[in-house]
Amino acid sequence: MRLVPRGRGLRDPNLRDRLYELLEHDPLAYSAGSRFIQIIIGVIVLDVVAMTLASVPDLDAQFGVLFSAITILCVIVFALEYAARLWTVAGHTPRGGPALADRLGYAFSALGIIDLMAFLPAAIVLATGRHATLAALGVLPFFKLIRYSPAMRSLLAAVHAERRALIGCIVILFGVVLTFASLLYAIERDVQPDKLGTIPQAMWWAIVTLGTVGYGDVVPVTALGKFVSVFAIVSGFAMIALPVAIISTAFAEEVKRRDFVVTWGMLARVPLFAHLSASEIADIMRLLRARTIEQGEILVRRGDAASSMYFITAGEVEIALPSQHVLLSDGTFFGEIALLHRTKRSGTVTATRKTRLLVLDAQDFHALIERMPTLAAHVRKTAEARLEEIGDLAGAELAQAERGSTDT
Ligand SMILES: Nc1ncnc2c1ncn2[C@@H]1O[C@@H]2COP(=O)(O)O[C@H]2[C@H]1O
Repeated sequence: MRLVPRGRGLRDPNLRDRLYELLEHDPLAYSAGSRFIQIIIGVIVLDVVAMTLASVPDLDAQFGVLFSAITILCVIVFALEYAARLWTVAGHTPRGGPALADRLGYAFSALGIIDLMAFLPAAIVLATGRHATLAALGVLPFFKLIRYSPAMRSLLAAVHAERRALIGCIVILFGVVLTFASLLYAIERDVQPDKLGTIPQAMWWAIVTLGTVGYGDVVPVTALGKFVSVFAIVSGFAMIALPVAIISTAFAEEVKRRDFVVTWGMLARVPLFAHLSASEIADIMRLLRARTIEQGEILVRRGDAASSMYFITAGEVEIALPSQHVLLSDGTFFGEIALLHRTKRSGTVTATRKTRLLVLDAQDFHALIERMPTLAAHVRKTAEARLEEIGDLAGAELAQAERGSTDT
């Protein structure tokens, strides 16, 4: 498998940039970058599974050598990946400072620390021979998935965005714990001196009760103590609901924002929209929805009724016309002819590889060309040129189809 695009090996002056693209670029499924991500995710899963199973004495006795071999392999892969990231990051940060600053910036970033922690502790443990400690480190490589999981990144971004509110929740929780702990301490310290004889002891009861866990290891025995506990339990619901509501709202917002950014990024790749103002782009964005089709998937069949047009933001499709086959790739659009002329589809469109599209429904298409004459003119001009290319025979078939559709 070729991971780095063809160049001149280590002497290739662009190797660093190419490698950076491979490591950092958000790739499509057919690209080398995506194969790299799949390999790294596979290595992470293998490492976490091996380290976790190594904690089971029976399995460790049987497969200990295999677990160690997997761990060594994973440490090597993660170390090489870390070194590659450290090397390639120079010149690729918005700061544009010296290479050392870029490298230090990565090394001290959250993702840089996670990348380092994924292999360094395991390497030290392997070197010092304290094999049993390895299992406890199994969770560290797992955090590398944050880089590849948009959901995990969104959750962290949500927690980060709401950190002040969440700190507020913790302060309130601490106050409530202290209040109930002091109350129960005051009520039951003489009755249960071994369990509630100090405020820290009572705080354990308060935390377990407010957390609605209720282990039952410390329970009030006096009527007043039980009365206070009822309030503690009810307050516990609010204590849990508050941060859950804050995080879930922020998470939903973050996902919405990410979708917006993704669609915006996709839109920017379509030259047709390049001249539009920000408000027009925002207007169009509301109408477009992202869709990914797999290699070989047929999106549109010749002769079918049309319900949408499509913009290719990444990938490639093949249009099978009666007289020829046409390939369309990033930045182009298709499916406009049937919408404009209210006919059946003039060709069959198949993805030649995994392709990202923006879909515009027929109703919105008509509304849009009414509102944006320049855009409409461009789409019409392209459609006319394509119709000319399709030729007389296909044109006649299309007209026939058009008549057929109006007859029905
Ligand atoms: N010659 C061509 N070159 C590029 N695209 C074409 C050509 N002919 C047709 N198409 C596209 O293929 C699409 C098939 O569905 P539609 O007829 O709706 O719209 C068509 C055009 O967008």
